[in-house]
Amino acid sequence: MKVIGLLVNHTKPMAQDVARRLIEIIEKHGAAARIDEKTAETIGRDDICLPQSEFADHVDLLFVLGGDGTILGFARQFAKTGLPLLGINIGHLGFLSEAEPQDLEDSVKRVLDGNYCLENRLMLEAQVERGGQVIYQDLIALNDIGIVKDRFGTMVTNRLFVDDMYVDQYTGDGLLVSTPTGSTAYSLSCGGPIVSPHIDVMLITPICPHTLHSRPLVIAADQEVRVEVTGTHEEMVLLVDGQDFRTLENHDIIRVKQAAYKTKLIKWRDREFYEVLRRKLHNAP
Ligand SMILES: NC(=O)c1ccc[n+]([C@@H]2O[C@H](COP(=O)([O-])OP(=O)(O)OC[C@H]3O[C@@H](n4cnc5c(N)ncnc54)[C@H](O)[C@@H]3O)[C@@H](O)[C@H]2O)c1
Ligand SMILES: Nc1ncnc2c1ncn2[C@@H]1O[C@H](COP(=O)(O)OP(=O)(O)OP(=O)(O)O)[C@@H](O)[C@H]1O
Repeated sequence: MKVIGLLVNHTKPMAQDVARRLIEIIEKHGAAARIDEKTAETIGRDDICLPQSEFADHVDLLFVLGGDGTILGFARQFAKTGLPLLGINIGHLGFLSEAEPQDLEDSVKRVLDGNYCLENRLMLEAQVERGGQVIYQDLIALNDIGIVKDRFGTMVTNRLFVDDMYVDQYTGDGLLVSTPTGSTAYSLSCGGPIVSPHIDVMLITPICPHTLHSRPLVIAADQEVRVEVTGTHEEMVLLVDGQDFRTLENHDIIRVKQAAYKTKLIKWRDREFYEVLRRKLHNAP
């Protein structure tokens, strides 16, 4: 029997109702659901309650109830488990989600029939060195690692090396190292190219560079990015998917490479990325 773990963003007013309906449908089709303590208490289903830390050993796949931010958070939390993940959009844009709350019956049937494709999305792994010591490591991102100034109206200078070869120095709001998934997020706003999620590359995009010549770079996924950071105001941070952060100091060294694991996103049809682009980022049918 297939077991589906439900990952719920509790800040979404619709989340509990969608979870309740999903569980009914999953059980009607002869499969089982597992939910965290808070959801179990709210909807009165203690019998299927399981701590999220035990999902990896007891569920076959994950349904994520939220928007893009929720998917990013749970993708990082469950990165090492290799569990496939289906986004059910109860957020705003839902670029990374495949299902909508009005399609729950169809979505459950497809998943239980195995009628879907898996997209393996590259993730990044970053570490920070200070004075020759590694001070932060295992920082995993699905979208992007940002090395940015932390105060409106100041600048940061990033010296960029790829595989120990000096590339350039970027002064401005910062530098993003993005995955193909992240190419449609912050990097897009900074003039970066849209990268198909079906190729494994890393993207380096300057954020508001104060030069005439700085351009985004696409490098191979097996290369290592090294950034040396300085800021006259010394207020700089490393951002992980825009959600998690670490404070940086002058001369910190940030290394970014592809992570050892990937996020497996459930998609109904293979290679439908361009349709999602048109629909979600261009408002086109
Ligand atoms: N100026 C900008 O465009 C800007 C600034 C900061 C952060 N971001 C992005 O926001 C991401 C975090 O997302 P969040 O939802 O937690 O924050 P958030 O709620 O502030 O949302 C940012 C927006 O980006 C969208 N988004 C997130 N990931 C996406 C992706 N891979 N493709 C297309 N759209 C995407 C979200 O749906 C939302 O509309 C960061 O990884 C960063 O890339 C963008
Ligand atoms: N697992 C989680 N549990 C609780 N809150 C979360 C979780 N993941 C994200 N959040 C918070 O929920 C809020 C909104 O989440 P999310 O980004 O998924 O929705 P959205 O902004 O409505 O959708 P979208 O990003 O698709 O436009 C954010 O403040 C985010 O930090």
